[in-house]
This record gives sequence, C-alpha cells and structure tokens, in this order.
Amino acid sequence: MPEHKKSSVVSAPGKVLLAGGYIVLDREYSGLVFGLSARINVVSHPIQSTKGVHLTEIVVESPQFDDDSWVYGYTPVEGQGGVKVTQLDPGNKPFKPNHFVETTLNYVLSYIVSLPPKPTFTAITPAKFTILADNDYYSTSSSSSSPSARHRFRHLGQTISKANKTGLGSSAALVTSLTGCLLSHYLPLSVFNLSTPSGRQTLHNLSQAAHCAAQGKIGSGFDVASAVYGSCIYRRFSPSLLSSLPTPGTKGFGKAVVETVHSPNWDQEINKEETDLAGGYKIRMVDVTGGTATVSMVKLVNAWREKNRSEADELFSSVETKMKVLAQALKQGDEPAVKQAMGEVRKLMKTMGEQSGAEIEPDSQTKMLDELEGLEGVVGSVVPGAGGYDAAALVIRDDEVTVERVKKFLEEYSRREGVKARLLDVLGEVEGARLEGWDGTRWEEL
Ligand SMILES: Nc1ncnc2c1ncn2[C@@H]1O[C@H](COP(=O)(O)OP(=O)(O)OP(=O)(O)O)[C@@H](O)[C@H]1O
Ligand SMILES: C[C@@](O)(CCOP(=O)(O)O)CC(=O)O
Repeated sequence: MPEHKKSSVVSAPGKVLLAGGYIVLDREYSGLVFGLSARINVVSHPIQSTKGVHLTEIVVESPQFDDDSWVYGYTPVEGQGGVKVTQLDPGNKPFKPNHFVETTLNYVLSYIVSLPPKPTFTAITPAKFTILADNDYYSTSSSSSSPSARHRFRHLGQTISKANKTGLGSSAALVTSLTGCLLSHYLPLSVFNLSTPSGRQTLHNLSQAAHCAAQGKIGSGFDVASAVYGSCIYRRFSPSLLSSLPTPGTKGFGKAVVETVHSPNWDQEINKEETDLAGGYKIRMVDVTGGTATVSMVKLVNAWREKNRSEADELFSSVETKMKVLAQALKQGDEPAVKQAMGEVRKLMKTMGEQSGAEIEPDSQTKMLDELEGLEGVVGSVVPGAGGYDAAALVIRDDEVTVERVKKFLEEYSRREGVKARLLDVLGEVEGARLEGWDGTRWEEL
C-alpha cells in the first residue's frame, strides 16, 4: 500500500435518477438525480523504478474481483496526439480488456500531457491505481447482514463481467473517480484542484468525454454529473460538444481533448439549490437482482415519441412538472406532497412504458412497490432511471422501526413470490466527488 504523501485518493458517488428517466436525454427537459452513499474510490501509488530500469507502465487493479488487474504501456503520439496506452499481455493469465479503464487513461493522460503552455510527456510517471467499490454496486447471494458482507470492500469471488450490477452507476462513478485521481496524482494543485469550481468543471467535462467514448454513445450524462456534483436537478449538455473528437492515438487528439474540456460552450445546468432531503427521511434502494437493458428501452421510447409527438411531449412535460414538485417536497420534508408526487411520477412512467412497449415499470415491480407503499413509514416509491429490473427507490421515514419493517416485508415477499428482493445499505447522499483523506488503514481493508 502507498506512502500517503505520494498518494491521492478520490471517490465519487453512485446515482439514482428519482424522476426524469428518458426525458432527460432531451435538453428541453431536466431530471432529479440524487448521489448515493455507495462510492467508488481510486487510490494512486507511485511505482519506483529500480536503478537502470526504465519503466513506462501504468497498472490499474480492482482487487475485489477475480484476476482483475490491467497493465498498460504508454507512449506519446506525434502531432499533438497526446498519449496512447496499450494493454500488455499478462502472460500467465487470460487477457481481459477493461474498456472503461483504458478509455479513461487515453483521455486523461492525453489531457495532462497536452495542457498549455507546452506538451510535457514527462508529466506521466509509472503508477498503480487501485479501485475500491462499496458493496452495494453488486448483488450477491449472501444477505447484507452476513459477516463477509460487513467488510467495507467485499471480495466478490468472480470477474467483473460476471458480477450482477444493481444499477447504481458503477461505470460513471469509476470513470469520474479514476479521472479525478489521475488528475490529482499527476498535476500540481495550482493546475487541478478538485475542491474549486474550475477543478470540478474540468473533472465534469473530461469525465463526460471519457465516459461517452467508453460507452460508445452520448447519453444524457446525468450519472457523470451526479458523480461529480452529487444531487442536483440536471439539464444535459449539448451532444454536439463531443461529436467531433478524434480517436485516441491519432494526430491532434490531445490538443482536441484540451480544447473540448476548456470550451466555453458547455451548457449543462446543475441546480443544487433545489435538491436536498429534509431531516427525518431517507432514500433507500431495493435490489431485485435483475438489471435493465437501457439501450433497447431508450430505442423503444424514442420510436414511440417520433410517431406520437404531441402525446409524448405532453407526457414528458408532465413528468418534468411532477419532478420539480417532488424536488421541492423532498427539500421541505412535506410527506403528503412527496407521497403524491412520487405516485404521480410512477403513474406517468408506467404509462410511458405501456405506450412505448418498454418495460419501464414491469408488473412485478408494480406489485412489489404497491405493497411496499402500504407499509407504515414508507412514503413513496419509484422505478428510477430507465426503470425495468434495476434497484427500485423508496423514500422512507428515517427510523429503525421502518427499516426493520421494510426488511421483514422483503424477506416475506421474496419467499412468497420466489424472488430475491433486499434492502440495500446505500442511502441518498448530496455530496459529489471528493478528495479523501489518508487515514492509514482505511484503504487496506481487503
Ligand atoms: N469496480 C470496478 N472496477 C473496474 N471496472 C469497473 C468497476 N465497476 C465498473 N467497472 C467498469 O464499468 C463497466 C460497467 O459499466 P456499465 O455501463 O455496463 O454499468 P453501470 O454503469 O454500472 O450501469 P448502470 O448505470 O445501469 O448502473 C464494467 O464492465 C467495467 O468496465
Ligand atoms: C433512460 C435514461 O434517461 C436514464 C437511464 O438511467 P439508469 O442508467 O437506468 O439509471 C438514459 C440517460 O439519461 O442517459
């Protein structure tokens, strides 16, 4: 583990889009997203070269998963192309790429070496980056109260591709925390400081660029926005900002990344003032061990909207109106208003699903959420984001009795319906990406 003075630790939260799925893809509409207490942390460690050996290696490891570490060589690219990393064959193990990690390295290292006043390839030195994800990002067969589950960064006993995601936005939290850690590790505080508004803006723009490239599509970016800024009402950036970046490893890539990240044309809106959760309430998530194919659902909703423009636009506007009412009610702790607004958002999203053919609130989720809403202390529920079988979101009263009641209900419901529904430990949280302090053993728990 690293000597703390030479290490940086950056964490970024997961997300829950409480209201605004699909509509937030269009800049006309905004969505309400909360950050989550489940964070992905990235810890940097310099690698000392032994005398006479010239290393140009960057290692990224995710020790909670079987065999998941990736070794990259890095080389400068001529013609202001920045840096290109190439994954090195581990020899003794199967060769497994991690597209999100590799793309982030290409974008962030290229940005760092291409910063004005002049390109400095020597800014990059060999280093290792360790990814530590809070447990709630993945479903497991063990219950959350078992001893191994209490470990902060549990070993999952499988590879990343086999792990069952709960839908809390692991790739956005990973790309954002890795971007923040690379910037903090390689750049002096005078050039990149995560705690300043301009540092956050750089982190946001660069993480959006890397995440879109890794995903192979330009989504709304609400997940990266909340990983950087935490809870907010989010209006997306114009997709044209990222549509003409060259490919990593080609001439002009590094220069283009710097120009794009520093462009004055970024037009996302992050409204944090109207997003808060009053004391006495908590946002909790219920995992149903499913997962959702967001891309095909978005295609169905878009196709329906194309054909039924005025009906769809009316529905989209109603979702946005109710989203704003919900944000205000949550901030004020107005329980009846939260209940009503969540109920209305649910109904509208159910209708969007029925009209478009996308399973936004599948009937099995409807049944579970209706029953949950009947419990004392459960204020409201929604299928967040794209909906489907990702973890559902609840607003509940913040007391032990309610939590126990919900847990007991989910046990009984799982037995009765033959499903695995459980309350995740994760809570809604307002804060975004942050530099973590070094406190000795905290990052050595694995
Ligand atoms: N702990 C981790 N260590 C290394 N890579 C990770 C980790 N978590 C996520 N990733 C990367 O992110 C990818 C998962 O991204 P994907 O977009 O499929 O899921 P997601 O962002 O969690 O989805 P959702 O938004 O539905 O929660 C993994 O294949 C891997 O490349
Ligand atoms: C459908 C969409 O609006 C939300 C997807 O949310 P999630 O990944 O299911 O949390 C897509 C997007 O905003 O990029």
